[in-house]
Amino acid sequence: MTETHEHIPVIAIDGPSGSGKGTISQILATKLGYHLLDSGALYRLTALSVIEQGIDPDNTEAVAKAALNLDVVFEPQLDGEQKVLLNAQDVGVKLRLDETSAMASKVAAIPAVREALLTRQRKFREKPGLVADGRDMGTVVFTDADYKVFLTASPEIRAERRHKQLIEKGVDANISHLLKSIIDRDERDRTRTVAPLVPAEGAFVIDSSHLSIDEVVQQILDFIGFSE
Ligand SMILES: Nc1ncnc2c1ncn2[C@@H]1O[C@H](COP(=O)(O)OP(=O)(O)O)[C@@H](O)[C@H]1O
Ligand SMILES: Nc1ccn([C@H]2C[C@H](O)[C@@H](COP(=O)(O)OP(=O)(O)O)O2)c(=O)n1
Repeated sequence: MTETHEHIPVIAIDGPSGSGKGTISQILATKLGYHLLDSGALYRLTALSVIEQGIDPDNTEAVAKAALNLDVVFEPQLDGEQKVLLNAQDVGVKLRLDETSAMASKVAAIPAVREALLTRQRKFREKPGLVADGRDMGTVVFTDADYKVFLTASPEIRAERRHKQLIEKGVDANISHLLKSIIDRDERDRTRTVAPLVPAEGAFVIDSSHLSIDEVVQQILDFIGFSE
């Protein structure tokens, strides 16, 4: 008997921090009725486990083990947001702390960590389809993605957006500090030897510096040939 493998479509959205990947991916997933993979959250969760368990981040074996053993549940909410539970605890706020972001970028450079998270990420590919948000969705995790988008914006605009986002959440933030941390993190993400942040071959590159969220969403819907 021959097994038939039904094709499950994937839209890969990659790009640097603050380019709008999370926001745009969430809107697309809701519009298309697709599942959503926030792969950055998996790196952040690994970072949080490392911090909370007091693991030495230079001990790559121990960090990879923490990545492999993550006890995590993503609970989609009615507004399209996702609740993230680590060891049954809501860690939504902790995941976005500066300390977690910096550690996430460090653990993401460890090849064994990326390997450990690969299977977990691919499991998100379920019917009727998946919008996958990250840095290497189109280049490594879903090389056969149906559509690949690379979203970018200038570092200054990304720092401004992050600043506004944090202030709105009531979190104190300094724009020049944010800009520096965005530039440092970009550099680390781009120059690492495994899965560096680069557009996938054939990716649709969008510079959202001077585009609204709606304009970006529309460009992607046009690209994938979806009309409402
Ligand atoms: N095209 C855009 N124009 C204006 N603000 C945007 C745009 N895209 C995203 N934003 C805002 O920028 C902030 C960062 O976006 P986010 O989706 O978290 O980026 P990423 O996931 O790439 O780090 C959010 O507050 C979001 O609402
Ligand atoms: N597929 C991915 C997703 C994120 N990462 C890394 C890159 C970032 O430094 C951290 C956190 O990613 P996340 O997308 O949550 O960060 P931003 O919202 O873009 O600031 O993880 C990665 O290496 N590969």
